[in-house]
Order: sequence, then C-alpha cells, then structure tokens
Amino acid sequence: MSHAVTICPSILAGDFAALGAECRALGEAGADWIHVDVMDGHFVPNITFGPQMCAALRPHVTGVMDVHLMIAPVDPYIDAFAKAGADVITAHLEAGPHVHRTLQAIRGAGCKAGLAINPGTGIEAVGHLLDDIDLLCVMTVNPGFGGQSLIPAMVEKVRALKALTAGRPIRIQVDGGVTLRTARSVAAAGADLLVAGSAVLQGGPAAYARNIAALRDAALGVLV
Ligand SMILES: O=C(CO)[C@H](O)[C@H](O)COP(=O)(O)O
Ligand SMILES: [Fe+2]
Repeated sequence: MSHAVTICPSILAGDFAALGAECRALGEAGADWIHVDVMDGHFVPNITFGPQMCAALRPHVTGVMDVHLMIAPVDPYIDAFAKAGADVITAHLEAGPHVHRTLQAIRGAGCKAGLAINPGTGIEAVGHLLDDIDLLCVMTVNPGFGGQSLIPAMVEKVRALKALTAGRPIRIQVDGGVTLRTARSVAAAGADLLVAGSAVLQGGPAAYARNIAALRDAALGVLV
C-alpha cells in the first residue's frame, strides 16, 4: 500500500565548501529533515564531519537535524553531537558491544535514538532493542560512500522489520541508493523516511524542490 514518506536529503552529496547554504536551500526546497553523515575513517573507510560542523550547520537547518554516526566508539561523542543540536542521533548496531547502553545514552542526552543496521546484519539482532529506539535505519548500501546502488535484498528486510516493529512508535528509515527507480519499492515495503543524497542534490540548488517532489511522487507510485 502507498503512503506519504518523508525525504531526508543527505548533505554528503552537497558542496562541502558551502554546507550552510546547502542546508538552507534544501529547507526552502521543502526538506523537513537534513541527514548528516558522520564518518570516522575507522568504522567506515571515509572521513566527513564532526560535532563542530553539526553545531555550525544547526542555525541553517530549519527542520530535523538527523545525525547518522558511522563511528566507533560512539559513546564518548554522544553529548557533543547532542549539544551541537542534533534532534536524532543514529548509531550503528555494529559499532560496539554495548549498543543498548548507547541508545539509552542518546535518549538521556535529550535526542531521539536511532539504530542503524548494515546490510549483512540480520533482523533478529534488533529484537531486544525495540523499546529503546525511535528510528530504525536500514542501510540499503554498505556505509561509507554516497552514490552507491541499493542492494535489492534489502527491500525484503525492510518489509520484515516493518512487521517486527508493528504497533510500536518506531519509524523505519532507509539509507543508500534511494532514487526515482528504487523509492517505490522501499516505500511499499514500509519505509517511512527515505534518505537521499545524490538523487536530491543532483543538478544543484535550483533542482532541489523538483527532485524532492519527484522522489515523494515516486514513493507513492505516481509516474514521474
Ligand atoms: O549513510 C550514507 C552512506 O554511508 C548516506 O546517507 C547515503 O549513502 C546517501 O547517499 P546516496 O543517496 O547518494 O546513496
Ligand atoms: Fe547516512
């Protein structure tokens, strides 16, 4: 069944010399969330932003600042990202042995707690964590880089996780390879939030509103 989704543009695909302006342009183009990909060169083979960048961007984000931590360890940095203005902090299940403690620390810092799972992680791993998460981020690519192709097997995983979380106030987010061609399948499988970097930011600021609207329509099954 089709339902309206929230598009979460990832500034990973933006102009790194002008990220404040990118966040403003995305907000003006109708983005309710801004997804910030934090990578440490250790948990993933790429390095991007830290809490200082999030704090600098915060005044330029009108909606939800959604911080995706691809770092290990996570716990020493939670307070810094919360103080930087994150609304949602998402940590990876694979980032350490004490993810339950991490999720509680995120809520304790006043943020919504997100849990991300890599493509190779089974859904049974999240079963005991459902009371402690507000958002479940299903990685539909291997984390570390934008512009990859969505792994088709992840669509069934989204469907299974939607069933597992039924009746709970948990939003399902998909991250990686969301395009006009793939948005419909993940939305139909139950995703509520679609992260999209390349698909939204391609064409520059003049194209953002059109790209966001096209992705929303594609998720609903409207031909675009
Ligand atoms: O977490 C991520 C990569 O690890 C990014 O959020 C994701 O890849 C978005 O980029 P794109 O839409 O271009 O795939
Ligand atoms: Fe991400």
